[in-house]
Amino acid sequence: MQLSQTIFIDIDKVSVNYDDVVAINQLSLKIKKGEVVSLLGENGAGKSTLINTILGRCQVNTGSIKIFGEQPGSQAAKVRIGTILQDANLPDNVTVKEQLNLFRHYYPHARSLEDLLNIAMLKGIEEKRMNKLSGGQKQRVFFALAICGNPDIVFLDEPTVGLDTSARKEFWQCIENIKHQGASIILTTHYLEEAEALSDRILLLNQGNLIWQGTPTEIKNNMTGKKVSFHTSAPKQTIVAFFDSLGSSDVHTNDTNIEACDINIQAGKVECTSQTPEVLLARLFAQKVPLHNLLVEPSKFEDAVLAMNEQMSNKAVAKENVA
Ligand SMILES: Nc1ncnc2c1ncn2[C@@H]1O[C@H](COP(=O)(O)OP(=O)(O)OP(=O)(O)O)[C@@H](O)[C@H]1O
Repeated sequence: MQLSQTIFIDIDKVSVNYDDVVAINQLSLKIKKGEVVSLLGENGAGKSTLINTILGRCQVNTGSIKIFGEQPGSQAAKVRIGTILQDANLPDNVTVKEQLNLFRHYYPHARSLEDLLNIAMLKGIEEKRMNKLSGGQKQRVFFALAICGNPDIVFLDEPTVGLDTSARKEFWQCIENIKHQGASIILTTHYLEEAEALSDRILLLNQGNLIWQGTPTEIKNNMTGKKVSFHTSAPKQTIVAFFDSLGSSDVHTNDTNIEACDINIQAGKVECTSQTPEVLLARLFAQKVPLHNLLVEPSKFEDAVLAMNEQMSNKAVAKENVA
């Protein structure tokens, strides 16, 4: 689907500090109408702070944010936003339909019940009481409540935590459904496959910095090379010597494992990324390195994200050492 050019969120050189912790550092970003954006990053990267700042719950120290051209937290912005209520307690003995109808009355332009049941995939369970729902069904009710007022942007903060695979996939379908209706979605998640499956754009945060943004495919393409893995009965010193002979000077050893940026040797399993896997394999065979369970695979989205995060963390450590 062609994305609209309308900018819903405009963030310009925003920094947010908690005392001496820089949670968001000079971050600039625009989010368009109808776009599904995932915020990825390790714990403490700044995802929640960024969302809270857009919602007007956190004050910026420098820079500016506009949401629909309005101030974050203003009534004009709030009425166009939907969020899943975290830890919301809904009454147990109320049916799904009753709960949705109750919320619909809060909004001047609420979605119809039929619409909510369809988008949130609740058809057939609308007469069930809340305490009879599975975890996945409950989360879809929360989603329906978040979109009840027909919001233009829906914020979903780790919405599928604790759901099993099939419940998670059903929730993904709900996100697709609302996307098709033209809403923007801002998702934080630690499930990389979720970000890959749903997002138009991924934003990678690291220590408050936006270190990368692009489509899931662009992230994968950013990481060239193939992933090679195999098991070996050779002693780890032999494997280290082998990679050293290839010119991989950054192989380190300790008692438990041997690791480098793109080489990992642990419990007889070797994993690395190679630009020229054919050459690597030819050398392994020529040196008669015993190996089994050999796999050569394209780099995965998950590997690419982890590698980018690792690169940034290594750079930060190098900078600290120089300072
Ligand atoms: N209320 C607070 N007071 C002080 N420091 C805070 C506060 N909230 C967050 N921080 C710090 O700001 C940084 C960013 O935290 P934030 O919660 O935004 O990260 P996150 O990416 O959402 O992490 P997680 O994935 O664990 O939720 C971290 O260093 C965190 O310790």
